[in-house]
Amino acid sequence: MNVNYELTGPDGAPVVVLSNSLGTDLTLWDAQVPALAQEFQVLRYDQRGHGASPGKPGPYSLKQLSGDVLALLDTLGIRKAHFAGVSLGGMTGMWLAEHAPERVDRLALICTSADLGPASMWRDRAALVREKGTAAMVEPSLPKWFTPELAGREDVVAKFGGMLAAADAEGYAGCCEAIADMDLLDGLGRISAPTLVIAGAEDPATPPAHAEQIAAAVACARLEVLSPAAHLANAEQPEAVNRLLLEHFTRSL
Ligand SMILES: O=C(O)CCC(=O)CC(=O)O
Repeated sequence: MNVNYELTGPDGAPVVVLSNSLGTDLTLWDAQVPALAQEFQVLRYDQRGHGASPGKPGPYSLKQLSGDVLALLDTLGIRKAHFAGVSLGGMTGMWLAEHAPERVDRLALICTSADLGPASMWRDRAALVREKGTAAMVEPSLPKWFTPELAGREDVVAKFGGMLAAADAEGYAGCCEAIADMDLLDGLGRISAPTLVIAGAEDPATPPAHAEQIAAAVACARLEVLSPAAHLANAEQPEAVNRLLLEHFTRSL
């Protein structure tokens, strides 16, 4: 499946792939690209059914979402890259680091989880969105994505609410089903990529306990908890996240 992407930064520099969360698109990373592109080629893409990537009838699996990334890397002739993902993007990153370790250099997992049940909640949400569209998710999502000060700000509502309302209903639902069926916990111990795990202290969707669980199970992991930050911590705390990502992707081991 061909996904929409954007590649920014100096030719020949190491590549950092940026993977978006459920209901967002590649512009989720607007505050990261200028900082990362000083040192890296930044490859951001839209998860299927999000932004300008076409949706296909769901359900999807993390294997399929990860296959989209591998196909993109193959198309661009990129053998190995650093990878950063928010939530669903982080789940995609964990799947890749376990199953295609030769393609993942260092991993950064932002506000994500290896076990985000109950599955029935994700299936119910998929059904709701197939019936009512993604616009029905805007009101319940924004207070999870941002702490109260930001969640009500006009520009934030316009950008992130607009992104979510524009997501393809089938694409969003298919991604919900990928989360419902995900099976990442047992594989965490097989991840060998040096891993930075970032949590938002005020994230109600993937609270810091989920990040602690990942950091405890991955052999070479480091945990950072940011505050104030909810689920889209990279958008709420861009300077802190940029500093952590640059440090993680450049430090010598
Ligand atoms: O909308 C939510 O409840 C959070 C969604 C989630 O955790 C998956 C994602 O943001 O990619």
